[in-house]
Amino acid sequence: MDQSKEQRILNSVSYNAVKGDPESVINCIDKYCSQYEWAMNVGDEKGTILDKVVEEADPSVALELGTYCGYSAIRIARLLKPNTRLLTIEFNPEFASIAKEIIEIAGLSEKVTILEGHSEDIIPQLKKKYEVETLDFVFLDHWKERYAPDTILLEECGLLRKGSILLADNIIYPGAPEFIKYIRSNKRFECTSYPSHLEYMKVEDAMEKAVKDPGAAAMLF
Ligand SMILES: O=C(NCCO)c1cc(-c2ccc(F)cc2)cc(O)c1O
Ligand SMILES: [Mg+2]
Repeated sequence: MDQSKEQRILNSVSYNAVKGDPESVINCIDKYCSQYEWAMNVGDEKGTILDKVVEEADPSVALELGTYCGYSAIRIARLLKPNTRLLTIEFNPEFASIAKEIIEIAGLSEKVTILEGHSEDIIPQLKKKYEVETLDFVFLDHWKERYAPDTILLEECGLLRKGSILLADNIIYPGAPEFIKYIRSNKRFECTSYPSHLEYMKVEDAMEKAVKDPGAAAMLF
């Protein structure tokens, strides 16, 4: 049977990347997806915005919704300090399996836990089953119509604290209008838009950062 695009991305990483070097895995995927086959990785332009927000968050526990091939998990995990971790949720079993191998090649398997299933099923398990108290950083990059309900679910499960930082991909393309409506009208969140472009394309896109109760966090220090 023909290989999938995601399997071909893994082949390219496995053949071209330097084992244990996250930067070389990132560069290999960006090269492959800009030169051969477009794929829905966050990419290097939006990836630089992701990097900056992760550094600002300096998370002990980070959550990603939408692993895909593991590209953004590697971007996030390579910036995490010792004894900190990234949990990433992926519903597609093939994507989860490919991501596991690519994250292994990057040498980041110790820092990244891939949770296979639907976000609405896994989020309520994070506290008890995955020993999460609260999440310092959440990257939303899964089904765009799940951004708003899953943000509400994170709140309902008590997983967000004062100062928790959310970052959402694809605010313009494919777009997440319900999420934008919800988060920008919610007084508990301070929102910032980061204009950019769709990965590997000249099409406009943007990322949205939302900080929970920022003032309260600031007053604590
Ligand atoms: O659906 C997406 N992610 C969740 C997957 O489970 C997604 C899609 C696209 C995209 C697709 C088709 C097109 F024509 C343009 C963009 C881009 C992205 O960055 C994405 O994250
Ligand atoms: Mg995306």
